[in-house]
Amino acid sequence: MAQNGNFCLARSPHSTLPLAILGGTFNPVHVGHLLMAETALQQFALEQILWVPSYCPVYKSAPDLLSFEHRTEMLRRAIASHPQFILSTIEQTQPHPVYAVDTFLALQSQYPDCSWSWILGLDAFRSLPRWYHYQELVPRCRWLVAPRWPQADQLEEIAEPNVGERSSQPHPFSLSATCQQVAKQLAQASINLTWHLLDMPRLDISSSLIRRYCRDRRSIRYLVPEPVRLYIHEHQLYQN
Ligand SMILES: Nc1ncnc2c1ncn2[C@@H]1O[C@H](COP(=O)(O)OP(=O)(O)OP(=O)(O)O)[C@@H](O)[C@H]1O
Ligand SMILES: O=C(O)c1ccc[n+]([C@@H]2O[C@H](COP(=O)([O-])O)[C@@H](O)[C@H]2O)c1
Repeated sequence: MAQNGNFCLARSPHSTLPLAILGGTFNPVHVGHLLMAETALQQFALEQILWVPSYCPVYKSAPDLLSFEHRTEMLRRAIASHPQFILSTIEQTQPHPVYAVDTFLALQSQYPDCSWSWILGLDAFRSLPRWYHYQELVPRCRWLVAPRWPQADQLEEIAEPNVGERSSQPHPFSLSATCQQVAKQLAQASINLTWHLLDMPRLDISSSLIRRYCRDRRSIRYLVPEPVRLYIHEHQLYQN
């Protein structure tokens, strides 16, 4: 296990190209996603980030899941101005159901001679020991974890009295202790996990929140990139 908060880790001239995957449902993409990608890019001197929208997420049920086309189009517009952000629609062409390990192996053959990181939020990281064939995936990537407040129903599970980074809250918890628990769980299965915390503020923003604001006819300006807000408005998305 490794952890540090260094910025721009030096790259030797002989090292492989450092790429990262940021997978998600992106229903819709929001500024939390963009901040985690930008932080990872800078903190770990990544060459590019591949944004990989899930075609049909089997592990996530959202009654208001938009079509792949809508979610991908919003993502395309959100990252268009960033030269190091690349959209990959690879999951559209893979046999179903698509799991992260399949996506990773497909991308690895598409981009040979690269070193790989996977960017994800703390909630997704905590579920890593339950991912399909995680034994094959975990050791092949470096895991870059964006801090995120746990959902109310998860607080009891991970609360650590006396460790509080948010001590005024009823269930304080430590980000790094939570990550270490995941590493420990995987170590028990003899799986080596390399993880780092992203050095960014926690943004209490989620796609569910954006969808709720749209349903409630509240403004989503500054919560999503402007082209995404305009696209949602133009197509009257998430209204019901
Ligand atoms: N505000 C955030 N802070 C840190 N990580 C985030 C944040 N929002 C999303 N992520 C992470 O980005 C990845 C893709 O997330 P996803 O597209 O499912 O968005 P979401 O906001 O979690 O969606 P939903 O609210 O519908 O569950 C996941 O690893 C998730 O943990
Ligand atoms: O492969 C799995 O079993 C698996 C289970 C849960 C999540 N994932 C991956 O986690 C990423 C974020 O997923 P989500 O549900 O937060 O949108 C996405 O790239 C998924 O492929 C993968």
